[in-house]
Amino acid sequence: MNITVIGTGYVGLVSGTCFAEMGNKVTCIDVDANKIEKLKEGVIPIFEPGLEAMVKRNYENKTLRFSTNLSEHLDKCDIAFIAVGTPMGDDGSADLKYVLQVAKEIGENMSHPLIVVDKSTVPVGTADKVRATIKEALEKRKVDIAFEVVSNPEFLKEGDAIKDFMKPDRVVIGSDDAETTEKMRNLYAPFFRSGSARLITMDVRSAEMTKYVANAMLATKISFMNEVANICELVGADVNDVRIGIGSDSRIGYSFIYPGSGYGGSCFPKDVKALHRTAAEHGYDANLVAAVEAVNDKQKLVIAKKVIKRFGEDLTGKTFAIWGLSFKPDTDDMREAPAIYVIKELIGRGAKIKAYDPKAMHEAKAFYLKGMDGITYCNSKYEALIDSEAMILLTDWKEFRIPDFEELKAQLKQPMVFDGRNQYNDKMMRENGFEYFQIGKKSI
Ligand SMILES: NC(=O)C1=CN([C@@H]2O[C@H](COP(=O)(O)OP(=O)(O)OC[C@H]3O[C@@H](n4cnc5c(N)ncnc54)[C@H](O)[C@@H]3O)[C@@H](O)[C@H]2O)C=CC1
Ligand SMILES: O=C(O)[C@H]1O[C@H](OP(=O)(O)OP(=O)(O)OC[C@H]2O[C@@H](n3ccc(=O)[nH]c3=O)[C@H](O)[C@@H]2O)[C@H](O)[C@@H](O)[C@@H]1O
Repeated sequence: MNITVIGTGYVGLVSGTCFAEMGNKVTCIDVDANKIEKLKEGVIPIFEPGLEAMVKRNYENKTLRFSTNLSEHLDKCDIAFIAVGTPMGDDGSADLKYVLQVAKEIGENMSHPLIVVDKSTVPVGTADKVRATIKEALEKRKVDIAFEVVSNPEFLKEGDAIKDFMKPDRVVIGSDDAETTEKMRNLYAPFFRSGSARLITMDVRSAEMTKYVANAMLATKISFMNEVANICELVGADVNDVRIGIGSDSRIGYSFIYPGSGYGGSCFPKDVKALHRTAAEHGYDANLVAAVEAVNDKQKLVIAKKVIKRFGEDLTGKTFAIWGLSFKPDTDDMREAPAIYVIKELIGRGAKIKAYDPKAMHEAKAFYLKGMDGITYCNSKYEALIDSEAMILLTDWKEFRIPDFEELKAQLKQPMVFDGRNQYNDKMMRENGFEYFQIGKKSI
């Protein structure tokens, strides 16, 4: 099939590349000319394991192309995917300006019948708006061209994006037209050959809702466990044992119940807010959804509070080593990363920070902690420890899992670790002579 993907970010680039990998002819479009030029030179704007090689292979095979010119490529395609951002608006709702701009451009440029697929995460009712926008543009041109609007939300995770796309747990297709559903089924059929995944079809509104509910459910599991962790600490229980104790019940399961420094990223925070906002627009106060967000906001600072409790309110003259800046491992994405909040809190109290992250330091310098005084970026995790009071772990990168404890002791002013992702355990830290603070268990 000939496919155009509009928006070449995490989702657009990964989806486009994976569709190309299955033999489709794909053009990825973006308004960011610099990004498109770099992609043509083989420079991938994001860090995503496995993506670079796949992009290169398909670009060389000419199954994958990059362009800023939508009109030129719309002419040749059967399916156009919208994969632009839907950032959080001022009132917490999803801002649809990029999606509707693309819809307008599609209406202004399409020349033959088209399936328009919304892959961006959008609130219920957006497909209707996309349909109306395309129709309006066609009417202005005084042409009548048939088109269908499909909702096909994306469930990939950053860091696992290729695996998630190539071997999905499920693909959700929301369409009100049987023939269109069939075409979408054919497009995804190669991803289902192992038989483990499911292609689920439903109406458009239910598909739009499914995406928000999936993210809100996962965020709820995390906030629930973080709340449990804070209670465990007060009552003298160990949340790590409690996690295993409840996860073994197959009705609960082990995934997404790891306590830590709260969830970040580009999606959970904005999607939880947007679901709350959608409910409010329909006169419903979604208390549980609001609580998920409130618990997460507090959780991001739990580890900073432990540092303050140990060292006092005024941290002037103290330096702390931060291991991990990205919102989770295997990505350079720092959107809503707990590290931003912890670092600002500590620096606000006079501390200095020595930070190390395997991939996200350029993001921190360029955007999220840009121009902030008091941070030194280090070339290695051990360099960050030099003259620091303690190490604070905020992202569970694999390279942090089994550190050289002798090196930690040699470089830190005292053997002390604040573990914001519960990567270590009391026994391990006691044996190595560390003062150890974690989430959801009294410190040793
Ligand atoms: N990042 C993720 O892991 C996931 C994101 N999503 C959803 O997918 C959507 C896209 O997210 P990301 O890929 O992370 O966004 P992103 O911000 O990485 O990429 C969006 C791209 O769209 C481009 N763009 C904006 N307006 C355009 C236009 N008129 N024409 C062409 N290109 C345009 C931007 O220049 C940018 O490159 C969002 O709704 C997000 O919630 C869904 C699942 C996973
Ligand atoms: O809509 C999206 O954009 C995506 O959002 C999440 O993916 P992502 O944000 O990439 O990352 P996750 O692996 O879900 O982690 C999100 C956050 O939760 C935290 N987390 C995760 C799991 C856990 O048990 N505990 C926990 O604190 C992580 O550290 C991270 O900060 C979903 O997992 C994807 O299915 C979805 O497509």
